[in-house]
Amino acid sequence: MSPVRVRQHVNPLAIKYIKPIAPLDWEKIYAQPHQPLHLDIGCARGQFLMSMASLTPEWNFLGLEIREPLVEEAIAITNKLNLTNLHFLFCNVNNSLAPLLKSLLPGTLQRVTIQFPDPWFKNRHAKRRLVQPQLVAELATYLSPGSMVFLQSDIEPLLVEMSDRFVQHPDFICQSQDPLLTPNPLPVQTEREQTTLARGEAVYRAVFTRR
Ligand SMILES: C[S@@+](CC[C@H](N)C(=O)[O-])C[C@H]1O[C@@H](n2cnc3c(N)ncnc32)[C@H](O)[C@@H]1O
Repeated sequence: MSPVRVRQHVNPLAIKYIKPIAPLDWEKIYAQPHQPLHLDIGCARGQFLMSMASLTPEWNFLGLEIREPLVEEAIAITNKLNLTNLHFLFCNVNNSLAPLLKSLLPGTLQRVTIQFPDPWFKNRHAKRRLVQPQLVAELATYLSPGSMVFLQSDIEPLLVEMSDRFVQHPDFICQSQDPLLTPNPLPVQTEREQTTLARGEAVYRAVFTRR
């Protein structure tokens, strides 16, 4: 199957992305719905999650992505691979996260990754960025105590901005110091991480835990 071609970026503030997703029945989606859940926000083609789901069948994985053709493609591949601990949803995280998290089985959300999320590095596009204070507050409400949040970016000011929003929330403890020296705690690299590192460029990271 050749990869589906999609627009490079979409504007999350556009009217067509305003409608939040409807709640889902997790018992129908995952073979073991009570397993811990890892949420990957802005998952693109989902290859990171496909590898994670194969490596750790004792976790469930959910990828959220605003470019619908990528989600359709990722679901088709997941079905072919027979991965019953992995699912993808087309949504705009900035208006769908709260209803989605509310619908989860209580206590299951135990890890969140937000990796290279933003093409919006100009200041006039700051409102389009994914990690807004409201998103951090929604994650704080539904993450189980001790859960990990892992952030990565190839643009240092964007990593610092995302990280500061978690630092400013009283429910999160920062577990990392220098963004340039923080290793990736996970066993799989994302596509963007691989291409950035292959070009010899820096990756900036931060790790948080939920109190
Ligand atoms: C640069 S890609 C990185 C993909 C992947 N995480 C990686 O590291 O290879 C960022 C992804 O986040 C998605 N994204 C950006 N804003 C979003 C939003 N508000 N809701 C859902 N997905 C979003 C984009 O469509 C894009 O696929």
